[in-house]
Amino acid sequence: MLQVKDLSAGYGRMTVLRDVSLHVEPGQLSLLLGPNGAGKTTLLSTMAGLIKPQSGTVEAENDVISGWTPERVARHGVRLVMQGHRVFPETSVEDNIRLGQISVPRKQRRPEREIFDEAFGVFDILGQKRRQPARDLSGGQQQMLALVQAWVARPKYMLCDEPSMGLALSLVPEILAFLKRRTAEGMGVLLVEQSIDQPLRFADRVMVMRHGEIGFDRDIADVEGVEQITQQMLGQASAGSSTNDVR
Ligand SMILES: Nc1ncnc2c1ncn2[C@@H]1O[C@H](COP(=O)(O)OP(=O)(O)OP(=O)(O)O)[C@@H](O)[C@H]1O
Repeated sequence: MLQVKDLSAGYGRMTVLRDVSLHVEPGQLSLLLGPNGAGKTTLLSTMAGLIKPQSGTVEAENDVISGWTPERVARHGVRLVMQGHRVFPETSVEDNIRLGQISVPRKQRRPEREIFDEAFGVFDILGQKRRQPARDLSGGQQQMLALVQAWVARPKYMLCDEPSMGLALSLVPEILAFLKRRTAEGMGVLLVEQSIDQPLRFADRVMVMRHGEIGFDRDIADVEGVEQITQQMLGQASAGSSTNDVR
């Protein structure tokens, strides 16, 4: 299990996250929602080792990983997919996928053919453009590439920061379904999103962050509906607010 315990973190003297605790279970898609500036990206960055916590810990499979370098965190099986599909634009699609295994010790790397077959089997369009530089891909295709790049390293956990941002609405289910399939294989996914409707359909657990704090954390079975989450996002929470069916 990936666990965040009483985590406070920020930038310099500024504290953004205040005593955040949450967990991500293997085989589950945990959805973290929250308005702009709530601290979602700061949380993922801290979990991935890019920001040192002011206090509290992040643990993966009972190892305290907070304080580790981002490379060590990645080697330990926790991979961050940053906002804005951060692929290498001048590098070919194939080479971007190859680079996904860079954090994997040489002896444990899988054959290239296997990772290409896997990647192109999932996102056919990447196979069609395998020799083109990543900058030639559309935003949605670059997002697919960024996800595949992280996935080929076979992480235990993926932290995904708004993968649907800026994508055509029609592409969003494809991206979400990709993540959901990974959870069926046993991976734990922490998915940050700002929109509610589509991601909620894929979630096993839902958390809402506001002002650096998690104010709502429930199993999907205990979520009443979109309206309830919307109110949490807006800070207008009241018990028993909606009967919308999520599924
Ligand atoms: N590099 C930085 N230096 C200083 N302050 C920052 C930095 N990055 C973010 N912040 C501040 O930290 C707070 C939380 O930002 P963060 O990006 O974590 O929120 P978010 O929930 O991910 O929002 P968004 O969805 O807009 O990315 C905001 O007040 C933001 O201005």
